[in-house]
Amino acid sequence: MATFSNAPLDLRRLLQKLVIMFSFSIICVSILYFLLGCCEPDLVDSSQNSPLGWYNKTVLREILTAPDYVADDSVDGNSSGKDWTASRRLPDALIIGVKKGGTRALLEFLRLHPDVRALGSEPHFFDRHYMRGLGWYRSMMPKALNGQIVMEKTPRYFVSPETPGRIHAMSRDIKLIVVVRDPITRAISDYTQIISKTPDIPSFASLTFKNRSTGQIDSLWSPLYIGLYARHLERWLAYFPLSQIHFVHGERLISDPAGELGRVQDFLGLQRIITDKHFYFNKTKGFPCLKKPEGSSKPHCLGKTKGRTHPKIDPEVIQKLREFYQPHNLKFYQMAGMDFGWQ
Ligand SMILES: Nc1ncnc2c1ncn2[C@@H]1O[C@H](COP(=O)(O)OS(=O)(=O)O)[C@@H](OP(=O)(O)O)[C@H]1O
Repeated sequence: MATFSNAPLDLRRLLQKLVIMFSFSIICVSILYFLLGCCEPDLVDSSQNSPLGWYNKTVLREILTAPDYVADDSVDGNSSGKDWTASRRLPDALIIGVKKGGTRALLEFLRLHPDVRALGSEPHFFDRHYMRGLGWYRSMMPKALNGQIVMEKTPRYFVSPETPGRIHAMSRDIKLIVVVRDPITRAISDYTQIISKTPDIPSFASLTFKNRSTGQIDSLWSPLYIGLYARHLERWLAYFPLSQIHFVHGERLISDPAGELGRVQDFLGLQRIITDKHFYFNKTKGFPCLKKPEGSSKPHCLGKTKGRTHPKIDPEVIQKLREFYQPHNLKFYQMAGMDFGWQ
């Protein structure tokens, strides 16, 4: 009968149609997926809607999932419920130094402010990873709403010669913050960190002098070189007016954190929200701590690597360093327009 003899032919046609429809729908879905830019709207900014957009996303995804470069989303909590309008932007302000000045404390305190969005880790973009490009740098930033200030801190920027020009090329209006501390205690703090990692290095005294008997200081030894603030500041003033640089008094950040934070908030154009009521002095640690850090209801002090006990340094060495730093400090006070009172 005709019906039976045509059956395999009908089945084949039906199968062919199904295969064509299935292939067509796969192609349509792929085109849609490609055109809509996949599913990661916050990984790449809208300026990358180019044919290279997908490639950039793929490369970025690889970078972002590399263990040491995961974007810090831990701070997204303080804008919860609003994140759908937030985006990753280049920073409006930077804490550029100095190493061991109290930069972590400042950043953690500033994060209490609802209008501050700060990256928790140090991206080292302008000194180490500049070749990765601004797209990479932006992707590191926490998401922020319009009106919020995006920040990061990398203390090495202050002493890295190529950094001021590179930052200026990104933004000539950026606000720069430097936490400065007596260069001698800063150097001892730096040395304390070095011996915690490499306990076998020579003593502070022997590294301080090129020649102990003549008393000649080795100003190129990194812990001492970083403290030549005037020399470093000169490079920044070649690109930025002094009004764009705010100096935080490192010693006062410990004795009066609310006072220093008040001035930083003014400088950033923020409402003074971080006040005395956010801090308490922890006697055991010997430093101010937060009553309620961001995203937590428990009091919190900085970790063990902040506020270490320093080794005892021979007073004679300290005296030599005082004499060495004095002219540099005076020059720095003049340039900064502020006397920091280091003797
Ligand atoms: N509230 C609070 N708690 C703990 N520590 C505080 C605080 N405020 C300032 N400091 C001082 O910060 C010093 C470390 O500076 P940085 O955070 O800039 O160090 S780093 O460059 O990021 O390694 C650190 O240096 P050391 O005392 O030598 O450890 C502290 O003196």
